[in-house]
Amino acid sequence: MSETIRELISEEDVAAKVKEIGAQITKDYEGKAVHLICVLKGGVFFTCELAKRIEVPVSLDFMSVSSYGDDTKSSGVVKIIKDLDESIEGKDVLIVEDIIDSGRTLSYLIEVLKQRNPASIRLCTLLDKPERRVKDVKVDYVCFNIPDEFVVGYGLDYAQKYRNLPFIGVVEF
Ligand SMILES: O=P(O)(O)OC[C@H]1O[C@H](OP(=O)(O)OP(=O)(O)O)[C@H](O)[C@@H]1O
Ligand code: HPA
Repeated sequence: MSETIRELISEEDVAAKVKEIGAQITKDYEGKAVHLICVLKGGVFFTCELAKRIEVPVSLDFMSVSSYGDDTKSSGVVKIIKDLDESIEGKDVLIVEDIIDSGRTLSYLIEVLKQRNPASIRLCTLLDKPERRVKDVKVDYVCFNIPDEFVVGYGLDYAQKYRNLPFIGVVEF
């Protein structure tokens, strides 16, 4: 069975919103440096675009956490596939994600990172599906709230496909 993709958020709308959120982050971190933690793989496209829109000093690190595998449903078990390269002690950390769905991945990640004594820790996501939440997560920056549909593009995949779409689309099976 093959799926089709229906556009939900255009490339232009994503670009405009990323610029706006970047400007907000620049304002909020004035006089500081921000340490972006990109959550692989999905967060990579958003992190690159967002970093270019932040005008305070930015450093970057990457972490890979997986709970979905190739499925459209979370397994409920979060695994660290790749840990950070550097210590975050004393840093102003901003986690950058592509999507918050059940909240399981991020609530786990935030707990793990808090124990490493950053100066602060905030969360920025491209997409949020608030209706699907099973674990509470405080989200500081959200580009778009979306309905409960499985989405792809701009880093998000279905069975590792469609990450390279420049827009956000809904998978129709
Ligand atoms: O709020 P949740 O229900 O936990 O879902 C959100 C997580 O699911 C996706 O990751 P995935 O495990 O698919 O890995 P990927 O980014 O490598 O595709 C996404 O990038 C988030 O990390
Ligand atoms: O809607 C989604 N699409 C892709 N990956 C995801 N991980 C959680 N929700 C989603």
